Amino acid sequence: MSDTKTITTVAGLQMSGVNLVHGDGESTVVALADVSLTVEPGEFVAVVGPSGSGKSSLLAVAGGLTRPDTGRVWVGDTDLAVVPSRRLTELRRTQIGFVFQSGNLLPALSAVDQLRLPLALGPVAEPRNPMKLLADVGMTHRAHHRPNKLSGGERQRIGIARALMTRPRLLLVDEPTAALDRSRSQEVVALLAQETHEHGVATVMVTHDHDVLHHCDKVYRMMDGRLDVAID
Ligand SMILES: Nc1ncnc2c1ncn2[C@@H]1O[C@H](COP(=O)(O)OP(=O)(O)OP(=O)(O)O)[C@@H](O)[C@H]1O
Repeated sequence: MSDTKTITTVAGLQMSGVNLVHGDGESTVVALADVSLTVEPGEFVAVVGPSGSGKSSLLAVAGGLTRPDTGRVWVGDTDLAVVPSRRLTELRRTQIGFVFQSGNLLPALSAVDQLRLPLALGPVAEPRNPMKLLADVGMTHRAHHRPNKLSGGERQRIGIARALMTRPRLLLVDEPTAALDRSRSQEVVALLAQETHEHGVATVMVTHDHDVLHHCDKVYRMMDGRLDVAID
């Protein structure tokens, strides 16, 4: 018997031959067509493409919110196609972070309490420290402010920090700069790049904003459900 160990590296996200069709009968739409994508830990990937090309569908499948019709999706070493639904819920809570267009913060909670929220929903192995993470995203001075006292860029920083509290393996980011001006957009995407690289997260960001793509390690383009490398 050989004593050579097989070393396998586990990607943050691996999608292979994924197909997804919406609707049925005559009104079907191909949202994802044979999509394969690997995002390594610490890699920041952008997906651009016209409206309706399948970008949101890609995030929904990667995040275990929508099951593909065919193809495989792994988050770390977990195969989303076979994982029981209870474990999938757990995986989404602890290993996948979601960042939405405008932060999606709860109006009644202060900034620091928004960060504590993921820890209140169930056990987390090695959570980040909320006050330290607030400092990392440059928001210590707003710790006790509610969302209505924060700017759009500040809300987005809190949304990013909240998504990182559980040290997710995969971060899925949907149009993070949609509500921001040019310079706030640069700051927010630079923050995503920094967190991705420093904490070894695999990050997928859907965006229409071509001015922020220089922060990304790889850019993919979606067109009619197909995914191609646009810029390496
Ligand atoms: N639940 C659904 N039922 C039927 N068709 C859908 C559904 N969700 C999306 N689609 C269709 O699937 C295709 C891909 O949609 P998707 O939302 O993934 O595109 P997108 O690139 O994210 O668009 P946008 O940039 O406008 O958000 C579109 O043609 C859309 O109309």
